[in-house]
Order: sequence, then structure tokens, then C-alpha cells
Amino acid sequence: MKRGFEITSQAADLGIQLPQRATKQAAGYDLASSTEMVLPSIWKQGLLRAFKILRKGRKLSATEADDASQDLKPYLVPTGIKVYMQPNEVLILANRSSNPLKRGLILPNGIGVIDADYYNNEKNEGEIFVQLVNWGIRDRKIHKGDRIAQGIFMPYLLADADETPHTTRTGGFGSSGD
Ligand SMILES: O=c1ccn([C@H]2C[C@H](O)[C@@H](COP(=O)(O)OP(=O)(O)OP(=O)(O)O)O2)c(=O)[nH]1
Ligand SMILES: [Mg+2]
Repeated sequence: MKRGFEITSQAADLGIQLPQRATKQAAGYDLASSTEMVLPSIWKQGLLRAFKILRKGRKLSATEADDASQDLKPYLVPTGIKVYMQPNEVLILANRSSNPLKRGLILPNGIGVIDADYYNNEKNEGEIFVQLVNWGIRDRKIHKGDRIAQGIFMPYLLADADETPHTTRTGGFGSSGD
């Protein structure tokens, strides 16, 4: 067992497929959404918020002002997939080039880094999530099974003065602190 994908126990009954490459020399394993969800247009969300404020025609209360100034966050699309690999390897998540062109979808983190020690972590079993922002004008529906990103296995190198930490990964998305 060198490297590969597994379905998470939560997604075991969803009938999802393991990621595959689309052509003989494709570098990326296509990852699909494990659920149906709507990704609201980021423009629309921002404008709706602005309209709401304007329509009020009065000074906002402190809580309203606080709500209105909250950042619009990217959506985390679940895949129901976890990945195992060698300790010196990483899975790089990259967007599909057709996503921005055809669907207005971008990966706000540029690329996703899936660490080898994310596998089977205590918080979410190592489920891969794809961060997506819909920067199109219209809301976008994602269907279960839609391919949303691709994962590329890579070896990584250590620096001379590397002091490998002994800490165990407990989750993702900021689990190691700010
Ligand atoms: O697009 C992504 C990016 C990351 N991850 C998971 C796998 C990765 O191993 C973990 C941590 O990612 P990263 O180190 O890039 O984020 P961080 O903000 O530094 O979080 P942490 O403190 O948990 O390392 O989150 C995803 O599922 N999807
Ligand atoms: Mg990190």
C-alpha cells in the first residue's frame, strides 16, 4: 500500500467512486463532490448585503454593522474521500482549468496541500474538502459526482536545519494554530 484513496466511513453508503485520472497521461486524480449543494455567487452575496443596508435607510445597530462587515467565506465542498501516501509525499489539490471558464469557480487558496498526516485524523478522518468561491454572477449548483478539482501526488524535500516536530495532526484548516 504505497498511496491511494479511500472512501470515508461517513460516506460509505453514498455510492461514491474513488478518484480516477481522465486520460492515460493525466497527472491529476479527479475529485468529485459527495453532495449536492448551491454555491452562491460572491458578487450577489455582497450586493444583497449592500442593498439590505441601503434599504434600511438608517444607521445600523452595532450587531447589524458587525454582521454586514463579516467577510464572505469560501465554501468547503466535501468529497467523502481520504488519501494515504508515503511520509515524504503530499497531494496537491489544483483547480480544473475548465472551472473558472465554464462555471466561475476558483480555488481561493490557490492550491490545496493535503498532508500525509491528515489521513485518519481524529477530527474528520482525513476527508478532503475543496475550497471553492463562485465568482460568477449566477449561483451555481454542484451535483453529487461533479468533478470539482484534481489531486496530484508529489514528493517533497526537507531543509538542512529541519527539526521535524513530534506533534500529531488533529485536523485541518488551521488546526495547528493561527
Ligand atoms: O484545500 C484543502 C487544503 C487543506 N485541506 C486539509 C488537508 C491538509 O493536510 C489540512 C491542513 O491544510 P494546510 O496546512 O494547508 O492549512 P492550515 O491552515 O495550515 O491548517 P493546519 O493548521 O491544520 O495545518 O487541511 C483540505 O482538505 N483541503
Ligand atoms: Mg498547515
